[in-house]
Amino acid sequence: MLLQTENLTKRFGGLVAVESLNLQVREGEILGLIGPNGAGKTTMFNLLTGVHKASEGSVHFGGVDITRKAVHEIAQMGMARTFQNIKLFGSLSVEDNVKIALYPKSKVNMLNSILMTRTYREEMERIEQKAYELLAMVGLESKGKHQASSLAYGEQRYLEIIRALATDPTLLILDEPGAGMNGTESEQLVEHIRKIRSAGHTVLLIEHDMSVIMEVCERIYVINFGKQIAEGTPLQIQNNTKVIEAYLGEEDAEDYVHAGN
Ligand SMILES: Nc1ncnc2c1ncn2[C@@H]1O[C@H](COP(=O)(O)OP(=O)(O)OP(=O)(O)O)[C@@H](O)[C@H]1O
Repeated sequence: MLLQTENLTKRFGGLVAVESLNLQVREGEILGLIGPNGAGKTTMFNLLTGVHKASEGSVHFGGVDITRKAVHEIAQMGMARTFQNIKLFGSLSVEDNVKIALYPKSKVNMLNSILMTRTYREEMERIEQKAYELLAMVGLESKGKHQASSLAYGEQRYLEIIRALATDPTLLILDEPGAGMNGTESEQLVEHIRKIRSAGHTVLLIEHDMSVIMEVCERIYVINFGKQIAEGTPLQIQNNTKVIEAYLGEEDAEDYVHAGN
């Protein structure tokens, strides 16, 4: 198991935002975490990535207990995330946005860069090549020299994903990657997520756009009021009455089921 939470709980004063959640992420899968507004999804992500500290329970990543680890320690262990709000360097080029994310893993040091040694030049070439390989995963390789802020909204979101991927994470956590995308952009998003998994990354995503979730996820957890109410394949989740109730409200759910859906 790549990631595992046990009885993970987060309280904010009297409010239990996440209650005894047991989430398991298998290596190589595309897993979705869904739930109505205020269900606790973002809190859960913040617990996994170390932004919030758990009130109770534990998180293990790659077999290591990360419950009390700091955000940067967890990131160094191979967990990367994107945010609901786009966080790019808008005035820099698309290519530079990716390169900046690649530098921390590079072998160049100050002396090499001042002396412009061969090691430095080779490393710069390697970084450039890697940046374009990553951009090609989301179809942005022809826009490397464009200013990041000039990209269409969906493309900016893809670029953000690529920046997270530049750290070569074992687990990539996507926080509403489809937010604000149009139909074509979300369809492409599904393709991009598949490519990312094929490149060897495990993907966990929170998403409001059900078409994206149902299309791309192999397994889905549904939470409501901080608790798990279902877990299963997209088909199982679509037919689960507890899930339908949570999203539609109980009376509407009965109508929905009676209507033969
Ligand atoms: N820092 C905080 N302090 C107090 N309460 C919080 C805090 N963060 C979240 N909450 C509360 O915890 C509950 C879960 O919120 P959370 O943002 O995790 O839900 P969500 O499923 O991500 O919702 P959405 O889909 O609307 O983003 C909500 O009732 C929210 O008001």
